[in-house]
Amino acid sequence: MEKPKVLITKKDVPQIAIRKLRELCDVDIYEGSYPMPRDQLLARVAGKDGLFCFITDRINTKVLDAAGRSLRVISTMSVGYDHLSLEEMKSRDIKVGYTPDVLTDATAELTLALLLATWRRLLQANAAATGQRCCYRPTLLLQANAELNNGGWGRCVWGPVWMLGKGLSGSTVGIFGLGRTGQAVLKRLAGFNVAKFLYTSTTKKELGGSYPVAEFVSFERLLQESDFVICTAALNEQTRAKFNKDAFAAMKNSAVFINTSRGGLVDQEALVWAIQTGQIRAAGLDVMTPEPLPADHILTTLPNCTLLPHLGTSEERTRAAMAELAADNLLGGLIVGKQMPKRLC
Ligand SMILES: O=CC(=O)O
Repeated sequence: MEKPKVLITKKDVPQIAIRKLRELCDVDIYEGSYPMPRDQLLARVAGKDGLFCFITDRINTKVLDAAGRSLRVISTMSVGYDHLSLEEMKSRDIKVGYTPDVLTDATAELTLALLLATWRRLLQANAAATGQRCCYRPTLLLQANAELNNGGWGRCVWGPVWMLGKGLSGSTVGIFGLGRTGQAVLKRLAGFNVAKFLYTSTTKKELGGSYPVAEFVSFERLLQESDFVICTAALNEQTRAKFNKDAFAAMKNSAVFINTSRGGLVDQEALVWAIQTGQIRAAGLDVMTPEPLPADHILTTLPNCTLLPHLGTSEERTRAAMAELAADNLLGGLIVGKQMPKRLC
C-alpha cells in the first residue's frame, strides 16, 4: 500500500520525529534556510497528506488550496496556533495537532530567566562589563560572554548607585493569562518573597495548595497595581494588541513588562513610547512583531529593553518531546488505528 506523503517545513527537527515519520510515511523535508519560502511551500505541499509545520509557517487558505484535497492532517510543533487558519481547516475536515504540556516547564523557566535578566539589568551589566555599547541586539548579547575579558569592566564606574535593578522581594506581580505557562511561572515565583500575586485570565482558576495565593483581578487593576506585569496569554481576537497605549499609561512608572507569549498581544509602537518616555521602566521580550525583528528596529536600541529571539521552548528535552508529539499527532491522524495524542480540531 502507498505510504502517506508528508512535508516537513524545516530540516532541523529532532531525529526521533524524522525516524518515526520515515517508518510509515513518504517524507519530504525542506532543506533550505528558514523559514521555508512561500513559493516553495505552495509548490511542495501540493498532493501531500500531512504537513509538519512550525510557528514560522503561516498556514492559511492559500496553502490549503495549494495542498489540495489530499491534505488530511496538519501538525504544528508548537503550543501556539495563531499561525494556522483553524476555522478554514475545520471547514475542510483537516485534523490539526499541537504540542501543549511538554513545553510548559521550559517556557516558564525562560520567563523567569527573562524576568531576572530584565529586572536586575543583567544583559546591560554584561554589556558594560565587556565594553559593548548598551543596547540589546540579540546577536551582540550572544557574543557578550565570549568577550568578557576585553577590558570593558575597567572602563565602567562601579559605584553604589550604578546599574541598580529592581527586586521581586516585597513586590506585586501581575500575570496576564493564567493558563499552563502562567501557572508554571506562578509556582516558580513562590520562592522569591513576592508580597502579592494578581492575575487576569478568561476565568477564575481553582489552584491547588502547591501554588502561592493569587488574586483574580480586572485587567485595569492588574495594570495599576503590578510592579511586574508578565504576559503569558495566548494570542486571539480578545488579546490582540491588548497592551496598547492606554494599558501602558495605566501601569506604574516603575513597572517592568515581560512578554513570552506572542508579540501580537502588544501594540509595539505603544511599548516603544512607554519605554522612551519613562512611562514604564523596562521590558523583557521573547516575542515581538515581526519575528525575526529587523536588526535596526528601534527596540534593539533601547537599553532598558531586553530582547531574546523567541527561545521559550528552546531546551533540549523539550524540543525532542515537542518533535515526537508532533510526529505522533501526524501519524495518529494519517494511519488507520492510531490516535492523535493532542488534537486541536
Ligand atoms: O512559541 C512557541 C510555541 O507556541 O510553541
